[in-house]
Amino acid sequence: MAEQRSDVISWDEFFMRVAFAAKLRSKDPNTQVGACIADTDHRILSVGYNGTPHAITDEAFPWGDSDDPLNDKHSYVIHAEANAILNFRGSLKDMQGATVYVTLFPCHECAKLLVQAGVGEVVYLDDKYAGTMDNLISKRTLDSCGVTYRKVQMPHGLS
Ligand SMILES: O=c1ccn([C@H]2C[C@H](O)[C@@H](COP(=O)(O)O)O2)c(=O)[nH]1
Ligand SMILES: [Zn+2]
Repeated sequence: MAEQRSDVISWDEFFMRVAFAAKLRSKDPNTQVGACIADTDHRILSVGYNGTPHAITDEAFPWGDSDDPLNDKHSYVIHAEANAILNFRGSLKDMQGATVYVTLFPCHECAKLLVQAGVGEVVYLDDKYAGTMDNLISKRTLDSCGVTYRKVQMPHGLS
């Protein structure tokens, strides 16, 4: 009888790899973010990454930081989590209690969107803005709304 495989990746690893693949599509030179939303039956509901509104071309887009909001990328980028919610083609009731896998801890604006979309859990890879005001607001929002969050374990790595 064939031996059973012992190195099968977990659901957490699988969905985080999907989120990681999504972030590879991002044109942001500084921070690429991917998000994958999976339901409680381990089905992928949607995927997104941080990018421009569809009619704005990469060439026309200011991909840098600037004190001038007109020339600052943050004024224009749609966040990975927002794109994942917008890309979802099903009914929002199917997203109740879903888990979002994100390569970067969600900002406070995304935290609000995820709560309102019904997501019940956030699993993140990196929390590089931990301790910033935005990050504290995000965590307070999630805590207040009963959305749990945890850092993913990737025993097989990401390659
Ligand atoms: O919740 C989040 C927070 C940020 N992003 C995106 C938005 C930007 O494209 C980058 C952040 O750029 P920095 O140069 O690190 O400020 O990440 C997101 O998709 N989701
Ligand atoms: Zn965000």
